[in-house]
Amino acid sequence: MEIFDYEDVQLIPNKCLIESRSQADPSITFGGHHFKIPVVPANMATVIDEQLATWMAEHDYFYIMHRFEPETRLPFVRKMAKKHLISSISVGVKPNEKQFIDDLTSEKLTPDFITIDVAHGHANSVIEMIHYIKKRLPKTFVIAGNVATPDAVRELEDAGADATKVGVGPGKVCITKLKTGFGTGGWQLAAVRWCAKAARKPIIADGGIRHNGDIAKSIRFGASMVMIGSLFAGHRQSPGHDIMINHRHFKQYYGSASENQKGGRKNVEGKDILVDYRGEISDTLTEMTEDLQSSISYAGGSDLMALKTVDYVIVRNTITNGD
Ligand SMILES: NC(=O)C1=CN([C@@H]2O[C@H](COP(=O)(O)OP(=O)(O)OC[C@H]3O[C@@H](n4cnc5c(N)ncnc54)[C@H](OP(=O)(O)O)[C@@H]3O)[C@@H](O)[C@H]2O)C=CC1
Ligand SMILES: Nc1nc2c(ncn2[C@@H]2O[C@H](COP(=O)(O)O)[C@@H](O)[C@H]2O)c(=O)[nH]1
Repeated sequence: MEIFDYEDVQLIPNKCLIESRSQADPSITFGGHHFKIPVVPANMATVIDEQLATWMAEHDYFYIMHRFEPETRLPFVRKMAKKHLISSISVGVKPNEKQFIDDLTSEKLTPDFITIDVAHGHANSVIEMIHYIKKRLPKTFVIAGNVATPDAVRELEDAGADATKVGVGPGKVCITKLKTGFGTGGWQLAAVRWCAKAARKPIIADGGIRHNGDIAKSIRFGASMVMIGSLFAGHRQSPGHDIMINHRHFKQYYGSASENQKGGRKNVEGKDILVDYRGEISDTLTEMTEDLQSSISYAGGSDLMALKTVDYVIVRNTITNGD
């Protein structure tokens, strides 16, 4: 297998077929729903909250709510159903999560998307959870992760997952590689390609995106959707604390397995950082849309499909986490 990461790859332009970048269509159908771009903010407490999730649903962007305020999930799904907005939530694999699925079922609430969100997704606990959800909520689109190998993708797909999420350790606030020696940190894009070749259902590339162009690269190497944390954590709407240092504005961004999120030091695999304040999230989403339209034009097409077959070169750079 060839090993490379986002910073090692450049896509090669084809002749342009459109007259303006505005003619390029970066939208995607995922899980039976249509979204403006193939991008989803990470389901982390400093990246998404209910207010932002609602805004994203209202504006046809995909979102996944995090699972770290478990008691708010049922009322959230209820509220979104009442507003006829897409509901997309996360669960873990501990026993109380099965009770939560039962609570949804007994209220006849069917979330559009449920993401099983654990660090090591290639596990029987995840397979059991997929079975549990699919039996009770067969219409819900189930995303399972996170994984790093084709074997894991196939096993979760066989268990009934509708999509799998690829990326163990490439994240900006991730210390899994340092603490355990494992993961896809430094070769995340190659891992996406490796997994996508084996996949029969959509793949979400998760972690390691540092520039908007990395979204196009993810699509080129087989992702249908791209999950991003650090590039979304710095907005006015981001739930992390605002912090001023020497008149410079930052937002707090911490890992879901950080001491801060866990409230303790057991099995910590994430850290707490500050990211630059970036203003309105709508401006960033617009910029991502325009950059993707430009990528499509360089690919010589008019929609995301054009990106999937473009040629590329590998320009060897250092193996880091994309930093
Ligand atoms: N994408 C990534 O690279 C990573 C993401 N994370 C994020 O951090 C959050 C917390 O994750 P996680 O710790 O899984 O969640 P939980 O603490 O909810 O753990 C889920 C369950 O899986 C078990 N578990 C977790 N890791 C392992 C492992 N390596 N081997 C065996 N069992 C395991 C836990 O038991 P026990 O705790 O007793 O082991 C627990 O029962 C999630 O949001 C996850 O996405 C964390 C690390 C890496
Ligand atoms: N190893 C860890 N990975 C984590 C943790 N919290 C979140 N994550 C993963 O990172 C991505 C976001 O990556 P980014 O490069 O875009 O910032 C997120 O979706 C998770 O998969 C953690 O504590 N440890």
